[in-house]
Amino acid sequence: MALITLRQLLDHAAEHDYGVPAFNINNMEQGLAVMEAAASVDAPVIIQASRGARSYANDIMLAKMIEALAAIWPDTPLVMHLDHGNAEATCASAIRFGFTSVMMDGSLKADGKTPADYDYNVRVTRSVVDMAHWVGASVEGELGVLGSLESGMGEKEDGHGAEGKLSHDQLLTDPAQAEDFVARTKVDALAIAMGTSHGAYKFSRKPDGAILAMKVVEEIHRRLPSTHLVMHGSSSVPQDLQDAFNAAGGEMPQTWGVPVAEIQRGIKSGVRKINIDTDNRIAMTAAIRGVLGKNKGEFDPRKYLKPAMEAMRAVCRQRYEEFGTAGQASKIKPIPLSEMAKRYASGALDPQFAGKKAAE
Ligand SMILES: O=C(CO)COP(=O)(O)O
Ligand SMILES: O=C[C@H](O)COP(=O)(O)O
Ligand SMILES: [Zn+2]
Ligand SMILES: [Zn+2]
Repeated sequence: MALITLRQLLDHAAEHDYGVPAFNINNMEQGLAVMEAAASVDAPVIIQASRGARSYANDIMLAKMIEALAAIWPDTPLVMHLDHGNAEATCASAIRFGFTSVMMDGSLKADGKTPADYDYNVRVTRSVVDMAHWVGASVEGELGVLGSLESGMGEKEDGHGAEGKLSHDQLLTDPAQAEDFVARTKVDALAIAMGTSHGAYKFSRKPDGAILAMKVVEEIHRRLPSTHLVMHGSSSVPQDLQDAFNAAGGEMPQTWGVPVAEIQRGIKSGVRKINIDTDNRIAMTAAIRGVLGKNKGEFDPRKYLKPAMEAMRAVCRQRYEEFGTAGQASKIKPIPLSEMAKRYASGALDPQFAGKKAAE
């Protein structure tokens, strides 16, 4: 059984200069695809479930599934993470169901749509950190609101995301405020806003620094060199997946995602967790369309779900290789949550600050 915490995994990733893709799952097929891909390249795993995934699959089903995945692959360190928790209670119930890590997304209010003020964000995030650390679980916070620097629009596409127009200030995490936020909340990982958004339609052209602000990542890393940064909305939406989707009868207008080279640049600047859902959705759906389009008489779900799993496995495996995650699993010795709880209580895992460290 190798269920570990996000904090342990990202500390290891920072020490060895790699990034870890966090893949969203909603069902068994996606869970198997992630684990098979990881095991084939010796990569540790972050599986995450959104609130939508929890209501789709049921918490008990998800909990048992994770237990099963950990039992099938005992040598693969596995983090089970809540994606975009909207409130303290959502995070608490995830931990009760065996999640080893939660995201408290206090950049938005509990409705998941209204941008929240800074004090609210600090307050709810700190309260989840206290609760989670008592039992050794990890917490990701978010500062800044995800949305497009091209249109200024928030991104309500997936049910979670700001509604309406946002200012440039809201769309880019303020590096000085990030320092204050980490000090006050003690989060284990910090999601930042720099022009990415969820879903397939992130950019209307290949992104440059004006619409994908990697400079913000670099500045935050300069101020907070020990903080693990998280990039949301980081599907690459590669051209070959768009082409495969359209060739199979889908209709996806030309779009651009976050280029892998930019993510690799981020990994050099403290990005340790990279959230990916859309690429896998497109890959699976293209495969399903391909089978059903060719054989209109097919009605055995395994005939299209197997190719869908293969397509997702290929995406996951490629990201493990591109982000340097491959080859790292066997180097990790799982630390139980009870031990993590002791380390938090002792202050050993408190945030470190560049200036302070030098002064001590
Ligand atoms: O950020 C994500 C989940 O939190 C997923 O992002 P994508 O939509 O780019 O895959
Ligand atoms: O937050 C975005 C992830 O892609 C999850 O999406 P979801 O809320 O539709 O499950
Ligand atoms: Zn958010
Ligand atoms: Zn996200």
